[in-house]
Amino acid sequence: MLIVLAGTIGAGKSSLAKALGEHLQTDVFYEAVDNNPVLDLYYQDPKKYAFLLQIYFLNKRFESIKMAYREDNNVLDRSIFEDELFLTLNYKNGNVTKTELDIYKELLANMLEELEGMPKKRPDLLVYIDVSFDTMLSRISQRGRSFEQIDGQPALREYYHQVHGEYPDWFNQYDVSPKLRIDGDRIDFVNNPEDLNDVLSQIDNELKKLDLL
Ligand SMILES: Nc1ncnc2c1ncn2[C@@H]1O[C@H](COP(=O)(O)OP(=O)(O)OP(=O)(O)O)[C@@H](O)[C@H]1O
Ligand SMILES: Nc1nc(=O)c2ncn([C@H]3C[C@H](O)[C@@H](CO)O3)c2[nH]1
Repeated sequence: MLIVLAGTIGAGKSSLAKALGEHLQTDVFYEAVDNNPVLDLYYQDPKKYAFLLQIYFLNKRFESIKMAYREDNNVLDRSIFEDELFLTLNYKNGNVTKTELDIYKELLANMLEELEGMPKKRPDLLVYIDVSFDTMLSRISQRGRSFEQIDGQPALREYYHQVHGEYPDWFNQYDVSPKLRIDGDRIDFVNNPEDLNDVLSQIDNELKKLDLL
């Protein structure tokens, strides 16, 4: 089966993807963050680097998807279906032009069309980790990537607020595959083994309902 994780920045996607991969004995495809040559530049100067970052992520995401969709069992850390959310926000904030927006959308549509020709066409399940804005901020701070920290940067805090605010509607309208919402505020699947078992059971139950386990 192919499971994709979704959720705002710092929601816990990578952490849950790792645990889920171990639980289901599958490979995990992580988001391209560690060797990303554009991400820190984007946080320093979103106007200059927004379009390049969107293209970078889209390309890396598509690369992972192509590999993951060829295998039977995989977990993907963040879905390609969230990329447009970031793009649209960048457009609203004046960081990408209308021409860039249109070119990107066309490219994304082309790529999604390619997926229709692959052995597996879409995820079997999307797992959305829902967290409050306060939790999002505290997780970003706890993880400590320097360029993501908001100290003395009200504009970055506002950007996070916007990203967080877009997710509920995004999740409601998502209809590409079955979907499951996890309460990432209440459930500490990182530090509490009982909570982790609780999340894994919720996902197992969903997979059983879908005849995938
Ligand atoms: N449910 C949870 N309970 C407690 N801590 C958590 C939980 N989920 C994640 N964390 C912690 O929050 C931080 C961010 O988690 P993680 O990197 O998994 O988020 P992410 O959704 O992959 O973020 P990004 O979108 O930036 O890639 C990490 O320090 C992680 O240990
Ligand atoms: N602008 C922008 N567009 C994307 O498509 C996108 N995907 C991820 N990210 C940022 C969020 C985290 O800082 C970090 C890890 O998720 O990368 C993105 N940022």
